[in-house]
Amino acid sequence: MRANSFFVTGTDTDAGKTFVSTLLLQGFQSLGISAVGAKPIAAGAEINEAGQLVNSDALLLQRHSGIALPYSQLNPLCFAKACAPHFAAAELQQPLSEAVLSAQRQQLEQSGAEIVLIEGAGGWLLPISADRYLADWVQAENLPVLLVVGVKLGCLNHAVLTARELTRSGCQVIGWVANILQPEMLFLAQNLADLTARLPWPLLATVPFQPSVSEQQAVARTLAHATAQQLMPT
Ligand SMILES: Nc1ncnc2c1ncn2[C@@H]1O[C@H](COP(=O)(O)OP(=O)(O)OP(=O)(O)O)[C@@H](O)[C@H]1O
Ligand SMILES: C[C@H](N)[C@H](N)CCCCCC(=O)O
Ligand SMILES: [Mg+2]
Repeated sequence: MRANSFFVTGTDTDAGKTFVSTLLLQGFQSLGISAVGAKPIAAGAEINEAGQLVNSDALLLQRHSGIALPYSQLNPLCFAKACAPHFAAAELQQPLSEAVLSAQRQQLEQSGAEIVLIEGAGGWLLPISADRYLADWVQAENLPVLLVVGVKLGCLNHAVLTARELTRSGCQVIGWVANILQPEMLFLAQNLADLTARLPWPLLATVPFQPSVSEQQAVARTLAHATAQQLMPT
């Protein structure tokens, strides 16, 4: 069996891609769907007890995956410095190779999982070289995309810019998630309505700020159900 993969992008770094991805993985598990989460390119990492460079996003995705896989399969390109990853890669003369990304995807799709969640880094137009973006690889791979909007002041501009570029890419967009980062934001309900009117894809779920356990469980199931329906239509 070959898994269905999809790519999680966000309106910016810290939009909540990992937060939403771990909810999605929990939701898949509660629906009885085996899923793995991967972070192909990670910048910002520490040496663990085994002497291995590890990134906290990749570790969270590993912990919430339904299939246990070695760290290097989930995060082949890992850099210590918390920066735009192509700078860290250039400093070490280790290119962010699209061939490595494609090989990782293939391997994960043959891991026995039904769904492979691939988290990006930063926003949609993350540079991976002088003239390529991670978005170009996603487009070349024909990966469906899920957009996480970090709902805070400034998100309208970030979301619409991202949407325009996603549309231009021709990528299939599964939908978007409203991830509330500033619950005290003025006109929060109006911002959500405005995003809903401007984004041409379905709102799959709204993730509250610091959701309670029961809120997490509910949103995880809703999100996972909607995503699985798009990826594995019956
Ligand atoms: N709904 C939320 N409620 C409370 N905290 C949140 C929420 N969403 C995200 N956060 C927190 O905000 C921070 C940034 O979120 P997260 O790490 O998921 O962003 P990201 O988009 O994955 O960033 P990166 O580009 O580094 O991968 C984290 O500390 C996370 O726990
Ligand atoms: C280090 C950080 N947490 C992310 N993983 C990488 C963010 C890269 C942003 C690049 C940019 O768009 O300027
Ligand atoms: Mg992340």
